[in-house]
This record gives sequence, C-alpha cells and structure tokens, in this order.
Amino acid sequence: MGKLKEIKEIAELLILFLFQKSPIDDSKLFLEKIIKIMSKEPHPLFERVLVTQLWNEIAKPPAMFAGYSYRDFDGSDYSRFRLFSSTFGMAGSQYARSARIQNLPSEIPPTAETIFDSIMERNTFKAHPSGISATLFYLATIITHDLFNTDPRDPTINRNSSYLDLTPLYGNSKISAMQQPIRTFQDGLLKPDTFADSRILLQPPGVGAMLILFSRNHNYIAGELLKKNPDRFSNSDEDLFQTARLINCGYYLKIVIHNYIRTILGLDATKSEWFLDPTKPYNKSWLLQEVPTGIGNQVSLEFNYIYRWHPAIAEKDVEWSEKEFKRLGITPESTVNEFKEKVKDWSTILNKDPSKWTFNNMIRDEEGKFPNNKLAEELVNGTEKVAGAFGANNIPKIFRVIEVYGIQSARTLGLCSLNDFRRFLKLKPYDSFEDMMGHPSDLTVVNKLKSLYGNAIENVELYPGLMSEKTKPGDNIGSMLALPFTVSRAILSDAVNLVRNDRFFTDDFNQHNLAYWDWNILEDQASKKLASGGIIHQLFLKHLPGIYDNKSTWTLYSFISSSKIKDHLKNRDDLEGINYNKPLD
Ligand code: HEM
Ligand SMILES: [Ca+2]
Repeated sequence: MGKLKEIKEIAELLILFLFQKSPIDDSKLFLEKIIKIMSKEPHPLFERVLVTQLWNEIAKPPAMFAGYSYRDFDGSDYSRFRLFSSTFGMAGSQYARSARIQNLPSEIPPTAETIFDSIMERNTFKAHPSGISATLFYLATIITHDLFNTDPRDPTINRNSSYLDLTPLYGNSKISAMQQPIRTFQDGLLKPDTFADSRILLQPPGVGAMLILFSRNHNYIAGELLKKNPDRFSNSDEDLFQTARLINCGYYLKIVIHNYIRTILGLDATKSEWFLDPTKPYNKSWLLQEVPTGIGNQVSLEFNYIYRWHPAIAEKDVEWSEKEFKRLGITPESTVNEFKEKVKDWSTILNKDPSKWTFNNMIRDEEGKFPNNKLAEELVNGTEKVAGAFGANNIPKIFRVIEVYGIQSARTLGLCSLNDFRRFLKLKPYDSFEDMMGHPSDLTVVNKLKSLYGNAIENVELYPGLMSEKTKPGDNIGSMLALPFTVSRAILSDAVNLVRNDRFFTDDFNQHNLAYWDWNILEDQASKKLASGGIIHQLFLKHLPGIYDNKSTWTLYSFISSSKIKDHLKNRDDLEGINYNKPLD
C-alpha cells in the first residue's frame, strides 16, 4: 500500500471514531484495516482509541437483563438499572423534589383560605378558549390518579407508582386490598368492568366510564392472547394477566402520545401526522450525547401541584361534584380534618369487592357488566361539555377545602416559590406582578396578588402562582390547551421523563415481551385514515359496540368539544368522508 493511501485511510478511520458516524458499514472492513496498520507500526494513540471504542460499547453497569418482563404491581423494578434502583418510583416512596429553594419569602403569607377566596375561587364559569372537551380531562384524571396518591397521614409519601402503568385499574400493590379483588385468577382476566382505585368513584362518571374501557380492553387482550397462543397460555393465569397488562399499558401510552399530547399541542388542527415521541432511542453521535432510556422515574412534589387542573372542570361536572360532596357531607366551608374524615367514612363502608362497586347509579347486569349505552352516554356527553379555562379565579368553589389542604400541605413540606421553579426550568423569573399576569394585565388580579404577597414577586408561592399566572393563547398551534405559562412548560418535561424512563415503554417494549401482539387488531381502516394517528376511538368502537360511527368526529376527535370541532378542523381538507353525527342520538 502506498504511503499516501495509508495516510488517507488512517484519516478516514480517525474521522470515523472521533465523529462516531453511525451506523458503521462493516462491509468496508474498517476494523481489519486498523489491525493491519497496527501490525505494521503499532501506535499507542490508535491502540487507545480502539480499546476505548470497544470498551465503550458495553454498558456498565449492565443495563438490561434477561427475563423480568412483567410490571410489578407496586411499580418496583421499572428501571433498567435493576441492580441499583429497583425501588425507584415504587409505590410508597417519597416524592422527589425538583427545584432548589433560592429565595425565601420576605414575609409570612396570608392563610390558605384567604388566598383561595381572593385569587383562586371561580366566580363565573369561563369556557376554555380552544373548546377542549371534558373528555380530555377524563383521561387527564386517569393519568393523575395513576401518578399521584398522596398518603393523608404523611404528605411526603406517594402511594402510587411514578409511571404510566394504569395503577387506577390494576392497583398499587401486590398484597394490599387494592390488588387481589380485581382478578378472577383464571385466564388472566379481570373481573367484569372492574377497577382498583375507589377514588375514581368520586370523579365525574366519564372518568369511570373511560377506565372501564381499559378494563374491558385488558380482558379482550387476554382472550385474544389465549386464542392465538394456546400452547403458551393455557393454564397460565399469571403469564396471561401480566402480558395483557403490558399490552394494555401500550394502548394507554399510544393514546397519550397520539391523542392526548397531540390535542394538547393542537396538532390535529393541522395536516401533520408528526407526534412527540419520548420513547425513541437517541444514541451518542458527533456533538450530541446519548439520551438514556428506562433509567427509572420518581415523580416530584412540584409535578403533583403542576398537574392539579381543577380550573378545567366543566360546569356540569362541577354540579355533579357538588351533589356528590353534599352526599358525603363536604361543603366549601368544611375544614381539612372534616374533609379527610368524611372521605374516610365513605371509604370504610365501600364494598371490599370492587367488582360490586357502582357509580352514577348504574346497575350491573347478570354478568357484572355496566350497560354500554350508559357508559357511552358519559363519554359522549363529555365531548359535548366544554372544559373550563385556566387562569386566576377559575377553580370551582366546591374545591375550596381541597385547595386549602393543598396550599397548607405545600407550606408544611416547604415547596419552592413560583420564581424559583421558573429558575429551575431555566425560564426568566417574573420581575413584576404585571409581568406574571401578562399584557394587558388584569389589574384586579395584579392588585390582589400584590396585597397577598407584600408587593414582592419573589414571595409568590408555587401553587397559587401556577393557578393565577398568565395563560398561553388558545386556538393556537403549539398551545391548544392554553395552560398557564409555567405549567405548560413543566408538564412536557415531566411527561417525557415519565415515559422515557420506564423500561417497559422503551428497552423492554418489544414484540417478544408482548407475545407478538398484533397492534392492528382493533384497527378499523376507515377510521384509521381519518384519525391522524389517534387510537382512542378503537376502544370506543370495540368496547362499546354499535354505538359510535367510525367516521364521526365524536369518535375520532372526542377531546375537542362538539360545538368547536368544525372550526378546529377547518384547515383539514384531507378528512374526506368525516361526519359530525352524534352517537346515541
Ligand atoms: C370533578 C373533578 C375532580 C374532582 C372531584 C377532584 C377531586 C380531588 C380531590 C378530592 C383531591 C384531594 C385528594 C387528597 O389529597 O386527598 C384532588 C387532588 C388532586 N387533583 Fe383533583 N379532582 C377533579 C379533577 C381533577 C383534574 C381534571 C385533574 C388534572 C388532570 C386533577 C388533579 C389532581 C391532582 C394532581 C391532585 C393531587 C393528588 C394527590 O396528591 O394525591 N383533579 N382532586
Ligand atoms: Ca402509576
């Protein structure tokens, strides 16, 4: 080989190593070339680069293991670093803390009641500016009940797993009363129309109706798995149950990515099928670091407050909550202790068998199932109900005691201020109350805030701040949910971490662990074309048969209210054949 050619080759190899161009085309025999060069004239630097490269390829400590492909009920062992952090994000762990406290308030804030009455209480209902429906918030409520379940005896403890693993359906522990009564222990099935978390019974019935769809989906998946793989699954309730759960969580994840986040960002108003995918592998390359996956997640206290979206509750759902709270003996004037006692009283008389629970006065049939049309009614009505707008003075009065409890609890635990949280997110801290409220500012709110917080912007507490700061524009691609500014930024970071750090959604989300599940099994070709990649309609069509029209916006775009949907889709000339027919009409 001529000297020039050799130098060229060495340069090529160095570029390959230094810039980590991948994938490497091994048919070019690069490795062999290095060995040839070294055999002629060993060079310590080259040798080092070669050994470093080979060494780097294997993760240390080992990141994945053979087997262990089931989700544990309490969320333990969800990190691929199983050797070190099997309790990462497990139910019963302490909340994480995200932000440092840098500025302590210069004076003691007024009582939580004063704060609520001044800047949080809803006086008149304001419709959501983009016409987001209550149905979107039914899913949001399942998500928050999946992630958060603060222990009333110790607010540092979260009784749920810090992952999207359908805890409200499957329960939060192997041994607790919550887990066992939901299963039949035959053929991997859940008891008919059953879920584990009794808190869902106190939510608007649309939330329970949506959770029942996931319960039915589990049983459908288990049935199909057994039919298709009798050799593996006959006489193996546990394998069947666990595999069905993994797949059901896969549907849930896909709904979150393709329906929920796409609606939140307003992508369905465009023709784009792009979606934010937190699960993709991103390996190390020239200038970019690897973005790890499956390393485990523990939700933070700040995230808990960021996700309290009580301003969004639709008018009719507030009426429903008022009746429900009255039945329990809770009023806006109840004290926090009274509230806790009433909820406890209610839960002690609940049937120990969740397959006997009912909500919204629905009656189970002889198989134990709720009537399809009653479940559908709640979801359809949810699409008719316009959610509430975010921003100051938008929380229904019936939530007073809950919010007072929340504010007091945040103080006991020492949550950071609104501005310290913005610093943590690398957002510009607000320099004045006018800055916090935006332009033009609502001067009434500005003045109320000034008087509550001693005219010092650094004193504004995180939660009351999040609930009253300026909101992003509605009817706008990128910010369709019109969230408060700081909330909108934080929620995406938390969502991405939550999903990406769960090994069952990333490193272990593969067809082997999912028994070669056919993801097209629920698919309906006509609706597939019209849904912009969304999939929640598949659950409506499959588990509430004969009720939904597969080309109706009520089915395909249920997260936008029916009064707004035509306007929302006005730029979608690609949706040929879509209709606006209301189900059950
Ligand atoms: C009518 C509808 C709703 C009702 C009746 C309701 C009721 C409640 C109650 C009673 C609590 C206090 C729980 C406790 O600490 O004991 C609470 C907390 C909370 N709510 Fe809501 N809520 C509703 C809607 C929502 C929505 C739409 C979201 C967000 C998507 C949400 C997110 C939260 C969060 C994150 C907490 C803190 C949970 C915890 O720390 O365990 N809620 N809600
Ligand atoms: Ca969970």
